[in-house]
Amino acid sequence: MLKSVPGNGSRPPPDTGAAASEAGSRQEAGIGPHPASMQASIHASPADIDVGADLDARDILRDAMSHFVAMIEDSSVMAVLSFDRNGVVRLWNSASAALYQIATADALGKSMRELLSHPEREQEFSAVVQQIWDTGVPTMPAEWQVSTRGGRALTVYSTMLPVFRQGAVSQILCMDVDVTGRKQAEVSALMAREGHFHALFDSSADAIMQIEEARFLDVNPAAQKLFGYAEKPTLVGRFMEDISPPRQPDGKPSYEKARAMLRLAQQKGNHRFEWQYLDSKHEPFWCEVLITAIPIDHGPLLYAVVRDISKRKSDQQSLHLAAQVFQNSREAILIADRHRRIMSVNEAFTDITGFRPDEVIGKAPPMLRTGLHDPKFYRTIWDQLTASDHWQGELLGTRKGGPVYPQWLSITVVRNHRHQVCNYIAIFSDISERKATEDKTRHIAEHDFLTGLPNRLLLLDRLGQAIGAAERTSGQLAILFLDLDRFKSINDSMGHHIGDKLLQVVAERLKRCVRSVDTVSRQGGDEFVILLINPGGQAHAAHIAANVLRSLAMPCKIENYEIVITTCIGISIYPGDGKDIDMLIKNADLAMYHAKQSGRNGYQFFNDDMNLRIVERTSMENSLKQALAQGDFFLEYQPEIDIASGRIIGAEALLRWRHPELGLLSPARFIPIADDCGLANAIGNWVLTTACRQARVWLDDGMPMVVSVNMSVSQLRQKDLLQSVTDVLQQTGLDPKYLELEITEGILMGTDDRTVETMKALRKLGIKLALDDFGTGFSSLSDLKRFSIDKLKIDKSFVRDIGDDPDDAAIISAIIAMAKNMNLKVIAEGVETAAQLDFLQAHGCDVYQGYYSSRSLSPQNLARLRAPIDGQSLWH
Ligand SMILES: Nc1nc2c(ncn2[C@@H]2O[C@@H]3COP(=O)(O)O[C@H]4[C@@H](O)[C@H](n5cnc6c(=O)[nH]c(N)nc65)O[C@@H]4COP(=O)(O)O[C@H]3[C@H]2O)c(=O)[nH]1
Repeated sequence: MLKSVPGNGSRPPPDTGAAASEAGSRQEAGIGPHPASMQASIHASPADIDVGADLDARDILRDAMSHFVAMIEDSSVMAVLSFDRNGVVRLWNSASAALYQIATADALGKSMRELLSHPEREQEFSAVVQQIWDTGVPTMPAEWQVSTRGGRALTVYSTMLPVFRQGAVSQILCMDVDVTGRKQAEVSALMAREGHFHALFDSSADAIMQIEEARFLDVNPAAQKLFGYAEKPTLVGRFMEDISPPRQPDGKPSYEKARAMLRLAQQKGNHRFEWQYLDSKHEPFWCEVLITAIPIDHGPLLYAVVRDISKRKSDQQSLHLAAQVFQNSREAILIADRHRRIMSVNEAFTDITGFRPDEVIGKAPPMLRTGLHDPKFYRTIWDQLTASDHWQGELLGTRKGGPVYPQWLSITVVRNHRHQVCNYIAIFSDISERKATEDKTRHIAEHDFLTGLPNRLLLLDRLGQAIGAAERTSGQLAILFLDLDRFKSINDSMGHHIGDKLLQVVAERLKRCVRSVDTVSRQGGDEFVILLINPGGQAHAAHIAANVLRSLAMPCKIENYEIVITTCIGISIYPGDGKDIDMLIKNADLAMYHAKQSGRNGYQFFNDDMNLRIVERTSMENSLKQALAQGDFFLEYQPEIDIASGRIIGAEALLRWRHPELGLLSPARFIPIADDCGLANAIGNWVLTTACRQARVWLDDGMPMVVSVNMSVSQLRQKDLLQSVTDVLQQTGLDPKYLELEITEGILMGTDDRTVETMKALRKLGIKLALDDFGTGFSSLSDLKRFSIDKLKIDKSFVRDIGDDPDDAAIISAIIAMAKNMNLKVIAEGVETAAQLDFLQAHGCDVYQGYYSSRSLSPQNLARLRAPIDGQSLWH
């Protein structure tokens, strides 16, 4: 019997009354709500305590059960009794005996109906009891009128709980409190309070809705306002689901869910839950609802307090979103406390750094640990954070295990309402790939595609930096400007792929001539610039330049060609020759131009005279225009002698300019300028017309002679060359067979198909074509055929060295032999001695010209020279 359970801490006997004895089989028993829904309740019988592995847990449970049983027994206030499914009383404590004035011994084993009845509500009481048996769920505490076997009428406030055994309800436990004395007073008090309640109901800021049988019985003004209904009757009488969307956000139908919520409130006394309502405009909004069941008479009245939690919900949503962003961001996110210790990191952080959260939390952020950058750099970050609460930039980070990688980091300071720093949020991404792409792109943008050398852009950048450094350290720089000699001819004659390979060879050789601090760059075409850092004076720069010349002049084999390339170098020195990039490069270029003028394969330092010559060149451009208009040009003619007969068979027209200040000028000095400034065609036409007119005069005077006219680059490329030559012949009335056009080998190499066609057309007219300076370029036999050449003119540089250089002599004899084979005439120019002439004659050269026979002459002098000896050999 429970009654016999000893006090605190003492062990209960194995059989303690009916309820306990049933549990004595060491099976689980529970008192109160179903065990599954009330895990904190006592679910073990004292007998359970004898089994199980954990002794401490058993002791605790045993004590708890003992306390509970003792509490029931000792309770003088609360009558506690129980009965089984047959209605047989199993427990009847002393308070029950006192309340119902039936002794415990008398009550135990008797039928409940025998002892107590419920006037007028017996059926209801039976239904409640049955519900507990059926559901295992305790009922709401309720007041019952009770008549005892002895005829006493009482009002008790009774709570009925199921007692479980082996998961099934085995008894019902009733805890009854006598409220008979208080009943009347309470009713009066309740009535009094009713007025206050209504005042409260009406003035409450919270929406309150009174619910009876699932319908709104009454609603307060705050509820009307919340739902947006001006009239109370619009809400009253409606069900909860009437002002809700058909389904709640969890997908459950509002109707079913509303009923479940009401049921729960009734069962538990109150129930709090979140609900989505619709306002009068059918806009959904979130509320928190607290439904409280107030037992009044026969059935509970429910009060719902409804609070709009839309804001809280949207805040929650924002928080949820923020959490999603935090976790799913591809950028690493790190949150640190005000001491700069990591509080939280996301997955991307681990992905990027390799550190798991537990390895970094509580520590300093790995990317801000000093060591990879100068401490000053980190100080700047913190200084800026202090000043502006934000910093972003690129820096190096370390991955777990040490690898360093570049990252883009942005740090934001979070402050509280008192403006104190409370957190730091750092977001960063691994920019290794981006950097690699950037580096690649930058490399492409800054380097020459063909040779891989720095291009002009990078050179300018490096030069800018070098000037800055030299300025600070009073250092020196040297700029070497290179332009390959006759590169265009190689390119045109051997093909661009050979030209490209040659440029690559040149680039490699140039790199080998300098130190790693120096820069070799390709400016484009066949131009290269070398930047020497602190060259150690002019002498060293000259030494490098000489090395470059030597290195480039070494023959190189590309495919089947053995090529010797030379270059000209112009040198400017910082700071003497210029203090800025433009000036230094311009002056080196100018010096290079002068090096070219002085012959191939040489170098020149810049000097101020060069500038003077540039000034001269500019003024010459202006004078050339005037010269043409004022008739300051004239032609001289150098006779061309047939070697076999010694007769003058033709003359080369050579242009002369009597400059007002500079005197008589050679065409070599002004034709390139005329070509550059667009006057070459006008001058060329003048020469052609004058020479043809002269040839016609000679013809008319009985001295038929072929006149040779030099063609400049621009002239040859002139679109209407054929037309203008035809026009001139027409104007002057000269038979085309008396006209010969001289084209230098270098010019010819750069011609396109259109020019070739023009040349063929000219030849068809009867005009002869001679290839000037032959031997200096790279024309092949096929070129000669392609250009319809009649005559080769051996360059005077070969003729000059006939006696001294066996190579030149060999070249000349080879040229003559080749020309003969191809039925071409050969003329040698620059013949100054009898020996040279003898050599040429011995090797079968057809014609010659040179100081040995005559310098260039005026037309009258030439006529005078030719007339007396017409028909005779003069120079044999
Ligand atoms: N050392 C030496 N030199 C000799 C000897 N015989 C002749 N010369 C010079 O050699 C040059 C021969 O002309 P080029 O090779 O066609 O070379 C010419 C030609 O390419 C160009 N030129 C001359 N007249 C014209 C013209 O009307 N139009 C164009 N486009 N160019 C011209 O100017 C170049 C130079 O002409 P010039 O100064 O007149 O110089 C001429 C002539 O005076 C000799 O025995 N020894």
